[in-house]
Amino acid sequence: MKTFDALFAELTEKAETRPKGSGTVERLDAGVHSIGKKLIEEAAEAWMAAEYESRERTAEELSQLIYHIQVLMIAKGITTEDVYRHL
Ligand SMILES: N=c1c2ncn([C@@H]3O[C@H](COP(=O)(O)OP(=O)(O)OP(=O)(O)O)[C@@H](O)[C@H]3O)c2ncn1[C@@H]1O[C@H](COP(=O)(O)O)[C@@H](O)[C@H]1O
Repeated sequence: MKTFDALFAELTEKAETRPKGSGTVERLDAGVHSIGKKLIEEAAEAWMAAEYESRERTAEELSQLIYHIQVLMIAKGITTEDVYRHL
């Protein structure tokens, strides 16, 4: 099972190697404004799933939110340590 740190390492590598067909590379190229909008969209979907759908659907939406949080972190050069320092 993939963890937060494993996904972050995978996305960081994608950002560096820029493989063809990577959705992450595409999202990074679209820029912070676009990534931010997607993050908000996923946050809203997670909220709506929590209100009206199952725990499983909510977990799925939360996983997508985590993905987009990580894309924003990479776009801004923010490491997990930078974030964890504030927890
Ligand atoms: N975990 C994720 C992940 N979660 C969410 N998403 C993206 O976020 C979208 C969220 O779903 P939506 O329901 O909003 O889909 P949508 O409305 O079609 O969204 P758009 O594609 O139009 O923005 C998905 O379609 C994916 O494009 C993800 N994209 C990639 N990953 C993982 O990231 C890694 C790198 O992926 P690539 O860069 O594509 O190789 C792989 O391990 C992937 O499994």
